[in-house]
Amino acid sequence: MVELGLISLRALQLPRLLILCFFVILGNFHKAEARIRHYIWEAKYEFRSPDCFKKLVITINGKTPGPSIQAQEGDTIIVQVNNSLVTENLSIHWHGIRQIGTPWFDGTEGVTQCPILPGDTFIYQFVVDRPGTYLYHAHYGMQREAGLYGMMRVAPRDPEPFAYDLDRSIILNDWYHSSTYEQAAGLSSIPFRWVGEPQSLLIHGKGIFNCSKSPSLSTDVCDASKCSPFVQTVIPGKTYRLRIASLTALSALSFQIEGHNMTVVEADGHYVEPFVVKKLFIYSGETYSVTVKSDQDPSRNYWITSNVVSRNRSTPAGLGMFNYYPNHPKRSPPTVPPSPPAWDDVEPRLAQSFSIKARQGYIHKPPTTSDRVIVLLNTQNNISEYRHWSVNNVSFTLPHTPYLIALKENINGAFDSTSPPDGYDFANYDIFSVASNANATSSSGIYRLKFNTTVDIILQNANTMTKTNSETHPWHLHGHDFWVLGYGKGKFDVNNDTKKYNLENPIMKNTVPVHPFGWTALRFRTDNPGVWAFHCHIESHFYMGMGVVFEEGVERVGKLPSSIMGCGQTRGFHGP
Ligand SMILES: O=C1O[C@H]([C@@H](O)CO)C(O)=C1O
Repeated sequence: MVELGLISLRALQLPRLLILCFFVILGNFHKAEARIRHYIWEAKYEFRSPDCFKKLVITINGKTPGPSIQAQEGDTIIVQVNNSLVTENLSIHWHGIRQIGTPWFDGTEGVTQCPILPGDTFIYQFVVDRPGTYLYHAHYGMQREAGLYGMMRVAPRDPEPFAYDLDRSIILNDWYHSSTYEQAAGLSSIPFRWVGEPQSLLIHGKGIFNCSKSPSLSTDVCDASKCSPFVQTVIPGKTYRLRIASLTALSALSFQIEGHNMTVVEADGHYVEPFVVKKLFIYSGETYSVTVKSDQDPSRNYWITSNVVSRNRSTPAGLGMFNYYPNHPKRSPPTVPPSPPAWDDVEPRLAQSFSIKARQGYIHKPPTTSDRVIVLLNTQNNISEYRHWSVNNVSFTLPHTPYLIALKENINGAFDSTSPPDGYDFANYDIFSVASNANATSSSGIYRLKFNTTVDIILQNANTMTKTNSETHPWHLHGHDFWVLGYGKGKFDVNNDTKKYNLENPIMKNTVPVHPFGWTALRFRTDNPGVWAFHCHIESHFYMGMGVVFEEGVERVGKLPSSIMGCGQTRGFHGP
């Protein structure tokens, strides 16, 4: 057809301009169709100084944060990953993408695929079926912390329900100067060596570590001229959509732009009934869109800050510049950076959690009842003198043969066959005290969920092994969005707390915090055949066992690609 059209146009000898117009129209017509977006990425270690301190980081095509993926709802994303890490395995998780029909490309090493070996190439291919703000990051060991992460923006086919002039992305992170290897080895040592608080906070890959405070470091290692704060330049009078995401290793954060309100409009790819904040609390694995008007005094710049909350912070604030054009981007604001919220005040954080509701006109109603309730008690434990985190007293360990392959191909003995329990000893366990017996067991057992049913998860927080201490844990579910039915303080009460569930307009998310000494209730449908991780997004906590795995409808999963195989009992396995 196109060729015929071309011939006839030529035959008519229409001017070139007309032919060009024809192709522009044709091009626009094609834009409405789903597209295939192809990326070729090389992951490798390079020396970088994101906060002035030089260390080895993992870059993608020379960048950390890596390149942004920008697509439209319904597009197919193909990413060819070349692992040039030389001595290290790799896998990349597409955080928030449900992988409907492609559970093998979720990128979770040990769950959905074997690792990508050094020198190997792996091709991920999946559909971005929903608009919104998503992330990608390494999902092998504690590799995410080395800097392999980036953003995915998926534009909708329909107009957005809010207006803005410009769209910008900001990924927040915390940053350690020790390597992921040192950290991982410390966590699995006797005596236990905790990773400690991060050395700095990064705003979209930029932070400032004060080299003069560590005079023993040579200028080759720490050089104040090698880093600069993040700058967001804005044109006065415009409305900006800022996509703010957190991929911290440990820290819960409070984010603010001095003198500016932020209207929250999206969370984890779902439209939110708009609400205004001065400080946005954000936990690792969450994404938000806020709209901000550049309507303040345009003759100066303003501070952008991120601060640690929920831990007794020793990490200095992350500082950036909200730069009103045409002021110089490096001109410091005439003010001191705004003060952070009290680190140990849970109330404003709980209040924000309660404020998030699905936007009118975009409400997906949850089923009113569930078929199964699983309560997950979050505890810190000892197992043979090693420090762990557990749920229901079981600390999770990854098997060598990925679950998806083991289950789909009926490979026996690949993981522990006993499922972890659906609850804990409600009557006797005191969540407000250090456990009298902090011993736990470790297991690679998983939850087998009946396909096409409704499951409730109650995350129950508790005291850690330190007196009067309970931490915030952001839990992330792969392959699904869940409804957030409620949050509460203290011990979840099955008889009364369920009555307070929001069944009218709950937000759907893929990552949610359980607040200190509190509980969070979630509901989801087991409608995505596959094997899916659900875990604390704090890198060291998942490494120490704070996670579970759900299987649903694995018999409905299509033929597995051989590219995900090659490890454990899948070695040399080419399928039936
Ligand atoms: O796993 C952890 O260990 C430390 C602390 O409990 C012991 O040093 C901490 O804050 C964690 O989150």
